[in-house]
Amino acid sequence: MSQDAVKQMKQAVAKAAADRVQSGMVVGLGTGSTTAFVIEFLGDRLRNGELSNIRGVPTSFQASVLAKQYGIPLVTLDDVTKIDVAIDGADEVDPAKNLIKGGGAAHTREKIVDSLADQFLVVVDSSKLVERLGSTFPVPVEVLPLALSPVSRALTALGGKPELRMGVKKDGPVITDQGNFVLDVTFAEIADAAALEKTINNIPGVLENGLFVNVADVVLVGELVEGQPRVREVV
Ligand SMILES: O=C[C@H](O)[C@H](O)[C@H](O)COP(=O)(O)O
Repeated sequence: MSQDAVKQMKQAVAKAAADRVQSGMVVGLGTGSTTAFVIEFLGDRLRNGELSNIRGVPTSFQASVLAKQYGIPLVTLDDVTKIDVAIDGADEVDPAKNLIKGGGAAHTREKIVDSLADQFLVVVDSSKLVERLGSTFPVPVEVLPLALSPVSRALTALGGKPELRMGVKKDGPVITDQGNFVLDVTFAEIADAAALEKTINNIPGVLENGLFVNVADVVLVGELVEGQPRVREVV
């Protein structure tokens, strides 16, 4: 599929999600290329007066920068007791709306914000839909640097193949917004994603992993039908 086709799907689903936000809402702002469009469309709606008084809770440095660029006032988790809706992307979505996230190394903060929201709305293009989690994307695991070796061994003992994520345009490993490393862990098969999510998080030195089981409420999918962008909801 061409880059332009994927962009059209991402923009269509991002617009549909941004259109669901109402004035006065506290909105969790996800990370990635799809949510970048969501933030842009929210900014458009604020600017043209369709929307007012929203506040954003960013899930990453990227989300903060974009929100400031598009005029969305930001708050922290210390400032609000309620997030009305969180809008975030995903790297894989299974038929039960379970996810793998963290392709942008933001899954730790994303899981905090997305889990707190009254509604967690996922925005993906159709290439992200899979029958089984782990079939196209490894499980990202954020790890404290000092625990890299023992955590790698523990993940290998679980049947995974951990690989330290390396930077692009940077020598050395990717460093998360929290100052940690990311291991991308490939599993031959993930039979029980809920159990694996908990087991990985139980390894000392692991901050969070990218399996999001039973967190998503709504999944919107952007797709191209006969060349035209369309959005549907996973039911
Ligand atoms: O860490 C990054 C996030 O989990 C993203 O939401 C995920 O990687 C999807 O990003 P994109 O919309 O760019 O495919």
